Amino acid sequence: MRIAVGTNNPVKVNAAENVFSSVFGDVTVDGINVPSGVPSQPFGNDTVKGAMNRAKNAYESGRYDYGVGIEAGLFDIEGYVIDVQYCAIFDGQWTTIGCGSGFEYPSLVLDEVLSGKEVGEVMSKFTGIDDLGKKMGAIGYLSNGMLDRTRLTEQSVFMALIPRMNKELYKH
Ligand SMILES: O=c1[nH]c(=O)c2ncn([C@@H]3O[C@H](COP(=O)(O)OP(=O)(O)OP(=O)(O)O)[C@@H](O)[C@H]3O)c2[nH]1
Repeated sequence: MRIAVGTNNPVKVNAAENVFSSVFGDVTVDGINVPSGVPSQPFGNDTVKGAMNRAKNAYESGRYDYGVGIEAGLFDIEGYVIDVQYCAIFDGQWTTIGCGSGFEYPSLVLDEVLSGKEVGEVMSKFTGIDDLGKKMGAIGYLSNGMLDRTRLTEQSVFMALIPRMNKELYKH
């Protein structure tokens, strides 16, 4: 089974590889940089659109069974701003989606992000760790390593596979 993940971020590629291989067995996974069609720091529904665009663009980039798109974005819920990672999986006809757990950024980080900066950029400045989003992630830093971004991303990929593990129960 051949899978294209629409990103160059090794955290997302590894997360997709871990989940697809544990569900389907032998898989070949390529990370391919494709356009998301949404701003680099998406808010709300743009996050889901970005994941879906990446999944379709990744699928169309070669001879793949599945295209996977993963996008992290911020959601305003009852005055709380929550970071959630969405995953979309496209097989040429059917798109399934899922998301991981959500968490809050520190107020200082959030203020800069709401004024137009990207989470990765602000968190790298705040922690002194370059490319944090490609390593343990903000969540790894904030959870003292108890949950890293690979595990967080795996949750979203796994949730997007749930309908595919129960195909007969879903309209597609
Ligand atoms: O949900 C998250 N959990 C984390 O632990 C985390 N650590 C950093 N970030 C940042 O969130 C922004 C959007 O992420 P994102 O998925 O749109 O882009 P990305 O730059 O990480 O990858 P890509 O665009 O190369 O695929 C980027 O500024 C990331 O750096 C995280 N997001």
